[in-house]
Amino acid sequence: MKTVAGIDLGTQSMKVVIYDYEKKEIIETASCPMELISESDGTREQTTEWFDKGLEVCFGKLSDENKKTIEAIGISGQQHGFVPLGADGKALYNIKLWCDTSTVEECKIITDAAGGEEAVINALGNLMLTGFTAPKILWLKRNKPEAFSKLKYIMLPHDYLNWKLTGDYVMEYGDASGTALFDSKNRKWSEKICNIIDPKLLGLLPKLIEPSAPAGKVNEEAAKAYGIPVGIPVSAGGGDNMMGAVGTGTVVDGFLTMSMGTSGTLYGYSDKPIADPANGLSGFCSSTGGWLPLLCTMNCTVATEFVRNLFQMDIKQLNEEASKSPCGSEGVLVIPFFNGERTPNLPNGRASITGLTSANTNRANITRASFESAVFAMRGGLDAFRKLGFQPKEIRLIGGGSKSPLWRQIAADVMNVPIRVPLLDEAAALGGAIQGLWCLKNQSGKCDISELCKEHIKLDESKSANPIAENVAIYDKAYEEYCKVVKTLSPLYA
Ligand SMILES: Nc1ncnc2c1ncn2[C@@H]1O[C@H](COP(=O)(O)OP(=O)(O)O)[C@@H](O)[C@H]1O
Ligand SMILES: O=P(O)(O)OC[C@H](O)CO
Repeated sequence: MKTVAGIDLGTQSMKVVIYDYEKKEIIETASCPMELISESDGTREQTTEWFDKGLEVCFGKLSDENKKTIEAIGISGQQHGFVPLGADGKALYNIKLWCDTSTVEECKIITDAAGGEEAVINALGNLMLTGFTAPKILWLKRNKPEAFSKLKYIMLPHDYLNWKLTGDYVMEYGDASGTALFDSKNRKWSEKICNIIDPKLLGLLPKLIEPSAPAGKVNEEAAKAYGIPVGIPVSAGGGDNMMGAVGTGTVVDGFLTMSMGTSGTLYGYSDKPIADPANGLSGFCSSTGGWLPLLCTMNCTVATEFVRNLFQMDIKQLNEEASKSPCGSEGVLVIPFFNGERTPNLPNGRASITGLTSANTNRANITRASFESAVFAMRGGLDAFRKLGFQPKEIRLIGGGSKSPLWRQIAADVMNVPIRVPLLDEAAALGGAIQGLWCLKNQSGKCDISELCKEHIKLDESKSANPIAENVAIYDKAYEEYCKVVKTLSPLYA
């Protein structure tokens, strides 16, 4: 048996898959839930201890027999989170996550010092958003000066796991492009932005490596702790969206990937740097050598989970309840900014339920509206992709939400594009495994990632959903209404 392993550190859990690359099957998976520190000022944090425990629990659950066969590992992780380590390798503070909105002031300070939003876009290809890493670093400097003075390593969540396995301090272009310290167009750190935060910052940043290169090799300590072979390569890895692109085959132009997890994301591959930050498309790099324009909302399954908890339903009941309501939820709309929002940029945003009348106010309509709104929130990205010249023939859907047949149909109808679901679950972890395989194969000759994806990514046709004209028309109107409400509410939260 010949295998590679992929790790995905999501917001809600860490997952590990062992992939038999000859049989093209995932032979074993393990997961460990992640806790979240959540405060009313927008703080969303986790700790390195929870990441350490995740590795121990996941590898502890996998069988020794399978672990022995692993030839390479690739790691995917939630983007943007700031892991601040001191010289002793210990965390100096909690990890502020991608969904932390407590850094509004720091974003303003950096943007003003850079010369305004246009100047920031010129330097980075992106706006300075609360979710990104740069304002989190300035936050540490302003709020925890002692910790900041000891700062030695600046890592993203997946870099931290790379480092746990190899002891090497490196970063690849995909995740680096989400730090807001990185000039995506020219693929290098932005001296201008780094120096605004602190003159010592550039000197602390890790070495950038190519995505086909290894981050390092599993060292003896990790091999012993997790029961995995010593010396096997750990590939560069990447942000979970970058690795989701690998795990769905979005490494060439022609289709988009949409992820419905805690966040909602929509992204496509490009071999040249393109972005449209004004319309929500960040200019990120892919973890395969190109670029990955990407829209991210902070409230996807956050919206359905809120409604599920409100009405005390399990996932099955949530889907059953939503199915009782017709397409368009009889005019009920959920504006899903429960955690504040990043697209549109409303870190202090709040959610609302609107369109209620005495005739349509019921559980089923509110439940279905939460499914619909999470997709409305991403539809603007599709229009922006089309303006950039993308002609997506299909959307490959991943994330926990893609398990729901109802949500898949809603996605097809709201986007008016066929929805296809990969055969193998856990696209980001699988993407890690495939990038690991790419790295392994590159050791004995040149290997093309798009060929590898073609060979390993298959679709589950039984989960396809095609747009239904009648529903598309209903959603076109509902989406117009959604945009009107968002536009009306936005000034309240600015
Ligand atoms: N059948 C389903 N219907 C609706 N939502 C689902 C279904 N299955 C899973 N989910 C949602 O998916 C979420 C997990 O998604 P996942 O992509 O694993 O999250 P993350 O990567 O952000 O940790 C769950 O919290 C749940 O809300
Ligand atoms: O936890 P997820 O899977 O929603 O991922 C968070 C993303 O990386 C945000 O860009």
